[in-house]
Amino acid sequence: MPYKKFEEYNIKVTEDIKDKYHSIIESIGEDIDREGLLKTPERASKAMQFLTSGYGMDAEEVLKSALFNEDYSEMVIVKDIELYSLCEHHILPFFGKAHIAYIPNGKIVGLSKLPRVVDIFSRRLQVQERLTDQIVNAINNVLRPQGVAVVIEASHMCMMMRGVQKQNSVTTTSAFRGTFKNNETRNEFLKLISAKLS
Ligand SMILES: Nc1nc2c(ncn2[C@@H]2O[C@H](COP(=O)(O)OP(=O)(O)OP(=O)(O)O)[C@@H](O)[C@H]2O)c(=O)[nH]1
Ligand SMILES: [Zn+2]
Repeated sequence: MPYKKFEEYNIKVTEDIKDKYHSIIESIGEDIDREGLLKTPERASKAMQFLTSGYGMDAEEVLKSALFNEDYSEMVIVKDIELYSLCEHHILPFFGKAHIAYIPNGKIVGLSKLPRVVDIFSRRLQVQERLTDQIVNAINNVLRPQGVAVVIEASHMCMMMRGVQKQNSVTTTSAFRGTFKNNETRNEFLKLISAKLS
């Protein structure tokens, strides 16, 4: 999803968020008329709309737009998909990697659509657990594969910059459907995502 130009944002929403950032900047004791801050409410409004642009998008429609009939029935893995989301408790970023695998059942999906699904659900106010489930469910609903798995590893700014201030903790969440509930398949997936190609 490319960046929108300012004119492409809904004018009323942009103005509304801009006014609120204006108030926030004043409330923290900054000088809103200082040169460096003059356009900040507008920039922040656009940034916030981009970071939450997933609400306006339908992940299942995106997956349906690139489905192909194919007999391949081995594991397909797209790993190390970078991910940036906002925690719904503090509206601070959490970021990391998503790893997705599925075993087709007559249909494969265009590979780029998997990272697109990650973006659609990431660009919302989220918790990592729900994000993981939403990705796995969308793929499961549309592809009806033999199995699908999603693992997300992420660092949460709300635990790094504030709060407990732990810089190195990584949260891992996972969701498995179908044949990935079987130990052997799940272990193969986990082994492949942790393997380094050299
Ligand atoms: N389960 C889950 N918790 C999250 C996620 N992102 C942030 N949190 C947590 O949400 C919790 C909110 O707890 P509160 O006690 O209401 O908030 P707080 O007082 O700011 O808590 P501290 O961060 O401990 O200072 C915190 O423990 C955060 O670490 C997430 O994706 N999943
Ligand atoms: Zn948080």
